[in-house]
Amino acid sequence: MTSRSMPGTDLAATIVKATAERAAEFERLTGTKPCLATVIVGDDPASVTYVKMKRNRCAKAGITSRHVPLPEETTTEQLVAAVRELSEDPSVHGILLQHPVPAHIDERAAFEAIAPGKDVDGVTMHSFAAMSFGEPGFASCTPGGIMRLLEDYGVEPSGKHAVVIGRSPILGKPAAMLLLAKDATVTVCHSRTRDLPSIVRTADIVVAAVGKPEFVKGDWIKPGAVVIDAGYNEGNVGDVAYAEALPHASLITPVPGGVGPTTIALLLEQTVTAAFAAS
Ligand SMILES: Nc1nc2c(c(=O)[nH]1)N[C@@H](CN(C=O)c1ccc(C(=O)N[C@@H](CCC(=O)O)C(=O)O)cc1)CN2
Repeated sequence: MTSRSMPGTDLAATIVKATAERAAEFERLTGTKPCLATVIVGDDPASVTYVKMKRNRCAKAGITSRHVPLPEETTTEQLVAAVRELSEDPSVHGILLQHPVPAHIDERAAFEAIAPGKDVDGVTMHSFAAMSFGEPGFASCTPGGIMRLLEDYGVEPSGKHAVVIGRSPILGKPAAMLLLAKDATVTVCHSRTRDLPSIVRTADIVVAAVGKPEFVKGDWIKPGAVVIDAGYNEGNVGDVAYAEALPHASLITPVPGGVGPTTIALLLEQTVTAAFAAS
């Protein structure tokens, strides 16, 4: 069996290039650039870095970003009001609220203040329902990027057993729904799952979205399985012990350079789609 690394960098570059062309076309037609509002609460260093990366990529693709940094002590009510204001502002086409927000804030309430047409990060219940029913809508960016990666590498989820490890609202759950919409048989595992290694050993497709460095061990991987590492732990370490898993997998995403770049590419793509839909 041949094992192959499955980088997302080329796919991301292709998506960003096409997105930049569509952004230029939008500007030609309307006289304005597509605009993404980036909201961050507090100064968590990883979040600050991710938002900077998103804003830099926006600038390179001809998308304006309007940055809304809010202090750590922001209340749920204040955050909801700020997001609502952006939802009602016709010059803003997409809204990104960086996760996580500080623990005292009701993150769900804040996400739900994003108008469905501006939910380019795919975090609202509306977007989740669309993903679940296979209807058009904005995908959660990491799961949406994972589906594009599978397609790009010719992996057909239909009839396969996909095991998603993690059930977070912006990663594990939507990834499970998108795989289900493609007719995979999906098992969602989490912290209370018993004998996780045995379940993972039955997977044709593994999506690791646990948030624990190198949590998934090489001998959990069925020979020939496709392994998607959606982890973004400190120091650019994924959720899968890559070197151990590589010989068992047919395809495996690296960290960095796997799922991360496609996450940001999708955010840009969906922002331009939202801008056209609003015009
Ligand atoms: N509102 C959201 N919050 C968060 C999301 C999200 O999709 N929406 N995802 C994660 C983190 N994240 C984006 O926010 C993210 C993490 C990592 C990368 C990435 O490209 N990483 C690079 C390596 C980093 C580097 O080069 O310094 C890689 O994997 O190659 C993109 C996005 C949490 N919050």
